[in-house]
Amino acid sequence: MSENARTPLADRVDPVRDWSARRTYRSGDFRAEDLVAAKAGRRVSVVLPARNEESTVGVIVAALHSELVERVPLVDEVVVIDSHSADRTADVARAAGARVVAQGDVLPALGDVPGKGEALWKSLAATDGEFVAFLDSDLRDFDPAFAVGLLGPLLTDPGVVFSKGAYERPLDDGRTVLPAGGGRVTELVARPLLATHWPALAGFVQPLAGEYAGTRRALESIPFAGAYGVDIGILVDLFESFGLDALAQVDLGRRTHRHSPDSALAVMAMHQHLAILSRLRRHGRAPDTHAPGDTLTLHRRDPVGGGFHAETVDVSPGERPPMREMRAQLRAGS
Ligand SMILES: O=c1ccn([C@@H]2O[C@H](COP(=O)(O)OP(=O)(O)O)[C@@H](O)[C@H]2O)c(=O)[nH]1
Ligand SMILES: O=C(O)[C@@H](COP(=O)(O)O)O[C@H]1O[C@H](CO)[C@@H](O)[C@H](O)[C@H]1O
Repeated sequence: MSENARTPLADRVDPVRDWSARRTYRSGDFRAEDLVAAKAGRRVSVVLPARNEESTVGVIVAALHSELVERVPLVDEVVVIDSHSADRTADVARAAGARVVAQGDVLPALGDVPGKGEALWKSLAATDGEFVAFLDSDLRDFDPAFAVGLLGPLLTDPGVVFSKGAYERPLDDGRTVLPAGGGRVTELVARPLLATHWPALAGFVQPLAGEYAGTRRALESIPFAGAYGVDIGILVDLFESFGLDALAQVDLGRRTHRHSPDSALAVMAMHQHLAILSRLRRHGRAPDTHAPGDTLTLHRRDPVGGGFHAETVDVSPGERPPMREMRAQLRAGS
């Protein structure tokens, strides 16, 4: 029996608690002006993956551009990855000051896979910052302090390679905004999955937060899971590669965004399972004996026939290799 196991719970060394105390920051701990000095001439890219976000992307880009490009030159480029939008996302983002890149136009020889993971992976090829911050484009109450806070630990502590947003998550049910309840896939799927397989990451308040930042060197050294598995995949892979103390989280306060319907969350939940299974296998912790399911069948009452209507959707998010390896292959002409 380990020494820890013989020790009363309250007196045990708790690496998660210790990490949380040491590596949880607040966005108010950092000022953009101070970070410009800390940046010391290194470049910072802010990336917004956007699929059909015309109603919110412009406000976010305009706030970033006016506050962190023009007023205080902390951010060197604001890039919106237009992820096959069918609305005016690209025009709105461009008018607000972003450089807009169509996801399919990046590394076209490698094809294009729908999904957020592809948008983020290709953004590494479309940007040049030594530090890269990712922000969702559907945020309702965006504050440039989100970006300042996320960049803070990276620019002030060379031991940190990644920082993740932490916040309260209200749930807007279309009639009222409930003070909590957002993060449904986080609470019902991602947090239990991490508790089961990567308990060292239990200190992350929002393991699926779409707001995070990293060093390019770290981000280009890991694969990117496809679709909505990308966020949990990055967290697990950076932990496995760099260790817990190289990861940080930043309290950004409160975050509200557009909510997807439960049917979309079921697919998102399956992306979490597939990303985790892929990593368990890569680390020899799960048998590679069978191909995981790649479809999800959803059922709803058939109002006409009285029975149930089944709809089966494809859920094969795929995965992209580390961008560093891809660059090497492209240079070698292979
Ligand atoms: O194929 C996709 C799906 C999503 N997104 C973007 O990724 C972010 C998070 O996606 P979403 O809001 O759908 O997820 P949620 O926050 O509801 O879980 C948003 O900026 C989306 O526009 C994207 O770029 N491509
Ligand atoms: O955290 C979650 O459960 C989901 C859904 O949030 P809501 O239940 O709609 O508030 O949202 C996150 O997860 C996605 C998948 O990782 C990320 O891509 C989103 O950025 C993040 O908002």
